[in-house]
Amino acid sequence: MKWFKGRFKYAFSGLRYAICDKSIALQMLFGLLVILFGLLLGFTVQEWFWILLCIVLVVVGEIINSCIEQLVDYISLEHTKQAKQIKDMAAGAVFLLSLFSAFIGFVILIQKII
Ligand SMILES: Nc1ncnc2c1ncn2[C@@H]1O[C@H](COP(=O)(O)OP(=O)(O)OP(=O)(O)O)[C@@H](O)[C@H]1O
Repeated sequence: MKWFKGRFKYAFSGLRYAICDKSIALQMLFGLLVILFGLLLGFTVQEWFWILLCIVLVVVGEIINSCIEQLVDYISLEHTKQAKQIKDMAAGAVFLLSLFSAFIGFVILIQKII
């Protein structure tokens, strides 16, 4: 039980660090706005599933991206081609998740408006 509580403590501590990162906080804020929008428009269970999946994917992607950036900087602040590739690839992954989420959001919104 102590071990179990410890895991949660570290996880919440990690989420507190994440909220302090402006890119992650922005994605979380955007996710909250989408949730508010969903409450106003009255999403179906299926629509909520897709919307919440997209929000979680983008926020988790942004957290992993931030961890990779910090890890690279922790190893060395020196500007290298390798460090650039690692950071750019991580940013590319978040971009793909954001594109996917924007597409899902667009499809759901269009359905609601028409
Ligand atoms: N050590 C480095 N060597 C080479 N290029 C780097 C290095 N650090 C950053 N860059 C380049 O600058 C870009 C931005 O890196 P940075 O770490 O500032 O992330 P960021 O996108 O500004 O993140 P955030 O806004 O979340 O802090 C990287 O994608 C990369 O192209």
